[in-house]
Parts: sequence; structure tokens; C-alpha cells
Amino acid sequence: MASFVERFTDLAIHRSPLCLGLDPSEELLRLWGLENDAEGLRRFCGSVLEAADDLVAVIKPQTGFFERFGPEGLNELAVATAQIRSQGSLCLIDAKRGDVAGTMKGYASAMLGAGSGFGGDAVTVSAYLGFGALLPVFDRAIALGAGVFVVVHSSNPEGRLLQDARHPDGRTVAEALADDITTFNANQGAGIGVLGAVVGATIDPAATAIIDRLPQSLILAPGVGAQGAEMAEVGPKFRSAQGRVLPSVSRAILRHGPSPVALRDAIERYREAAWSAWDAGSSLAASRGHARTAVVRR
Ligand SMILES: O=C(O)c1cc(=O)[nH]c(=O)n1[C@@H]1O[C@H](COP(=O)(O)O)[C@@H](O)[C@H]1O
Repeated sequence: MASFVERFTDLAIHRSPLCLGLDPSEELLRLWGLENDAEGLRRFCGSVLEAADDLVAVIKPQTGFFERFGPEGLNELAVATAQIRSQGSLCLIDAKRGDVAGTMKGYASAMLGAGSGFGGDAVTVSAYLGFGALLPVFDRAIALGAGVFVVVHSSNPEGRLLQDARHPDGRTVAEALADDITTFNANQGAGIGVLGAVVGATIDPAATAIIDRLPQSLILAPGVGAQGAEMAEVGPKFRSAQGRVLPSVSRAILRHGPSPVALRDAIERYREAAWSAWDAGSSLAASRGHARTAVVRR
């Protein structure tokens, strides 16, 4: 089976590298005139996924917005993940789980790959209990051709104090984590590895050297739109990771619903912008131009 990286790279060229966040929050359900319940979740997700159709590479459901309704919400998460896969997009389950190794094995079986509870193509994880504790998730991802995104430099200001704290050797926590990710990927072989990283698009341009420490990783870049980062900043900030970045947008697109036309227009706009951010000026533009002609002619 093709790896997550191979599948993403192909979809990024033929669809767009955009990662569409599927965040059915109470605020958005209200804005859309939907009930704040499991039925509202279902209608919201159905409309978003119909509008996204085959336009984007990755769709990222945030589990918290589903878990808030208990078993009924989890059922809607399963419905959404199945629909994402049936539309040919990659399903990145944003669960940000992080626990001791034995428990991570449970989360891995819940989230990752065919035969798991939710069948994600990739998952987000948090390393606060230690990078090594996440190994069961890494192992399952390798075995099943899935992906893992480890939070390194989060998009929110509250993350700075913890992630910028220094190890005795002078590296920040985020830098040491980036190095752990790169060592792990390098031990698996050359090229982009199974471990991706989360680096917020809100990152201060003065701090972007952290991205240079991740030469073998896909990089999920949330924070575009509602959190203040512009898509136009992603290309310059993430230049050293050109062709490996998934800019992620949730509210700035979702607030355009429930009109299917307005929603699709918003996805189209961010999709185009994500393409430019991804490959501006690179040789990837040629293959993209080729694929895009086919898409436009659909
Ligand atoms: O892992 C994530 O996706 C993530 C990491 C991070 O550092 N910051 C962050 O906002 N996120 C998620 O990305 C989404 C951002 O939503 P918007 O700000 O509405 O685009 C939410 O689902 C967050 O949980």
C-alpha cells in the first residue's frame, strides 16, 4: 500500500495541499441555523463534505467537537471519517492524544488505519508524556502506511512558554522534539518519513529556523484565517519545507456555510491560495499546472 506521504503528495498535485478542518463547534452550528446536537453535527458535516467533494487533499475532523455529544457524537465522527475516505481525501484525525506507551497502543488502534475504530489515514499526537511514549502510534503508522503529526510549535500563544523552555543542552523543547522527529525519520530511510510535525502558521518569522530542523517531515500548518495568519505568509515562512506543507483552515472556510455555493467558493479560494503557498516558484509548479488543467476541465 502507498504510504501516507505518497498519497498526500499525489493528492496535493491533483487536488490541492489544503487541509480543510472539520470543526462542528457550537458557534458554527448556531451560525448555520442548526441544532447543537448529533443531528446538527451530521447535517453540518454532510454539507461541508459535499462542498469539499474532490477539491482538497486532506480533511481534518477535530475529535473534541464530536466527543462533546458522547457516543452519538462518536458515531457522527465515524460517519464523517468514512465519507472523507469515500471521497478519496485523506482523513487526518485531529485527536492530539498523548499518554504512556501502553495507552498509546489503545489510541493507535482507535484512530489509525484500516481495521481501527475510526480508520484515520493520519492522526495528531502530543508529546508531553515524552516522545518515546508515542512509539506504539509510530509503529502502527509504519505498518499500515498511515501518518502521524507530532505537535512541535503550536499556533496558539499559550504554547510558547512551554515549547520555548530550554533543555540543559540549550535547545528549546520544540527544537529537541523536531530533532527527535528527524532522527526517527532518518532511521527509517531517506526521503519524507512517517512522522510529520505541527508548526502553526502563526509562527513569528524570526522563529522559523525550527522548520529547517524538519527536513524529512510533512508539516501541518494550522492557524490560517481565524487565528490571524494569512495564507500568503505560508509560502515565505515555510520556504525550507516547500512541497511538504499542509496549510490548514477551519473557521475561515466553515463560517461561509450553510450556503453550498458560498462554502464551495471559500474552499476554492483557499485551495488556490494553498497551491501558490505550496509550490510558488518551484519545479513542482510544472506538474501542478498539468494536473490543474485536468481539474479545471472537469
Ligand atoms: O493540530 C491541529 O490541527 C492544531 C494545532 C495547533 O497548533 N493549533 C490549532 O489550532 N490546531 C487545530 O486547528 C484548527 C484551527 O481552527 P481555525 O483556527 O478555525 O482554522 C482547530 O481544530 C485546532 O484544534
